[in-house]
Amino acid sequence: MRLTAEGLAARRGEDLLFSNISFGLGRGQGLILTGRNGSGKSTLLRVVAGLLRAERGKVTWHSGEDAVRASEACHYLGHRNAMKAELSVHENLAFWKDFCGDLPGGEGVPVAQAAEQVGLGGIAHLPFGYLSAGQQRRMAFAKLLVSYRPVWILDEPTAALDTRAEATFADLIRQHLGRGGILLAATHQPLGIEGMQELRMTGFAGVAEEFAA
Ligand SMILES: Nc1ncnc2c1ncn2[C@@H]1O[C@H](COP(=O)(O)OP(=O)(O)OP(=O)(O)O)[C@@H](O)[C@H]1O
Repeated sequence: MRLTAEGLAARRGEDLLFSNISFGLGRGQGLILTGRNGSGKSTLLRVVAGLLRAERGKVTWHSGEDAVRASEACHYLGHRNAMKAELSVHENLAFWKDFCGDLPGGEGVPVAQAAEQVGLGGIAHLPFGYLSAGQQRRMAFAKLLVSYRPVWILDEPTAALDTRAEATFADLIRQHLGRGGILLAATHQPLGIEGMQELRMTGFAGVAEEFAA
């Protein structure tokens, strides 16, 4: 899998948040977005994931010579966990496993195993809404494990986590990269993963477009 971003620019409201952002990521590579609140990290992740339209530039995904759609190539974990509060953890993960399926080249793990891997195997029968904020984040991470996608796009993945869970996430990300996966993540806290590239977002928020261009 190869992810390429060329000359990306994005606008929120009247403001051009960033322009001319280009990068390429191949097997086993990761890029960490850093920068102050409002600098455009989440916006860039959403543009790359195909959830927001770019003002300029393009994102392409290739598996070998074949072009692949973003929805087939990546998992996107945003600030929200994308789980139904009234369904059990197991039901939520089973839904995502069924809905996403696997992209050729890999296979998701069974739901029970994913719950174990994020350290919460014993409570998968509980409604998701009963879990603490950190437990909910762990379970949202398990969604990445139940279906295979070569690219993980993660927005503040370790928010609300204790240090043990941070270490668990770092291990799972390392395993993903070790299997040839790709990581694009925004974070304020270091993820503790070696060898990542960093893109520091400066952001033009609040500056009129003519000044930003
Ligand atoms: N729908 C919208 N309309 C107008 N402005 C928006 C909209 N959504 C976000 N913004 C603005 O875009 C800017 C960038 O937001 P974004 O969420 O990308 O920043 P961020 O770097 O991820 O911030 P944080 O570190 O706080 O998560 C902010 O100034 C925000 O107020």
